Amino acid sequence: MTEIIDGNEIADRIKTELEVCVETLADHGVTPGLATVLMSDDSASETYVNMKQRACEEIGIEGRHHELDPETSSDTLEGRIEALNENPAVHGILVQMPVPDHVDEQTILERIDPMKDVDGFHPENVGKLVTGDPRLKPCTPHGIQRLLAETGVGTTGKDVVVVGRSNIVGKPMMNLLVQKDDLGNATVTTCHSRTDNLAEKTRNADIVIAAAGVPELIDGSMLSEDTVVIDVGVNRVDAADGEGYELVGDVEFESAVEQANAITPVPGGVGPLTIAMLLYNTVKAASLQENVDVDLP
Ligand SMILES: Nc1nc(=O)c2c([nH]1)NC[C@@H]1CN(c3ccc(C(=O)N[C@@H](CCC(=O)O)C(=O)O)cc3)C=[N+]21
Repeated sequence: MTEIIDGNEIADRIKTELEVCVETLADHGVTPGLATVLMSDDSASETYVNMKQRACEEIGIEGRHHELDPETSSDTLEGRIEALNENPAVHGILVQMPVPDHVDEQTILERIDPMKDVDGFHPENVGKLVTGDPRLKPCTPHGIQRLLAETGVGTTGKDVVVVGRSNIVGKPMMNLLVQKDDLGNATVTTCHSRTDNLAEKTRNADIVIAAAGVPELIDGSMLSEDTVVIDVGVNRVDAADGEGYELVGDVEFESAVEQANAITPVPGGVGPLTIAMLLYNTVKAASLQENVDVDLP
């Protein structure tokens, strides 16, 4: 029987443990604060930011949401980030991606104080991760590490195929998985749109992490019965009944679930872990900035 991995359950467990850290901070007069910045009318982006704010509330993190008109200049956005950098009540800053075309994403990421960079996208945090001294780990890849550990799959000695080479998932994922630690120690192959014989590579993997941003790219025929499949895709496609949309992953669930050893569903798999690790980073950032030791899960 293929195991369907319950991301919500693992995320809830981590959140419960983070609540204890928030209490420790409170004993020292500190309330962790997360600022989210949204510069988009996109309804998916709005949904995700709302989910992040709600999750903060659940565990006692103070969320502050900033909305900017999509026409706002890059200078104005950068000014807003500067103010958040200087605000001591704000320990974490997240600018929801994507930003509009007239704003350069990399410029924005580099404006965020690296100590407040709860996405882990600032070059300083990327560099620290690659050199084996991670500070704030990118949320989705970190969540996947936790998920693999919590389900007992583990990563040490495993052949992992990462499909996708983005800065937010694929590249940090491959770097985290080769680290010399219990959440790493894997042998990693990173595949992408120019990879020859993708199916051959995924079929030989112990773990496949699908993060290409292509709906249902990976199907059951590309997997072996021993493969653990982690689906990072959150693609909105038109609903079959013509009403609204439905969420599909980068994995074709129906065929993959017949074949694989274990699989994460969409929704209810990686997504909830991403949010839990955002809370984790916010608590960690507060602990570092306020010099209060907490027992992070
Ligand atoms: N600066 C920045 N940081 C991000 O972390 C970031 C971002 N920009 N831009 C967009 C992506 C997307 N993302 C998701 C997080 C959680 C779910 C999630 O929890 N999804 C639910 C379902 C949600 C639904 O029903 O639509 C689930 O999978 O169960 C999805 C998507 C974070 N992102």
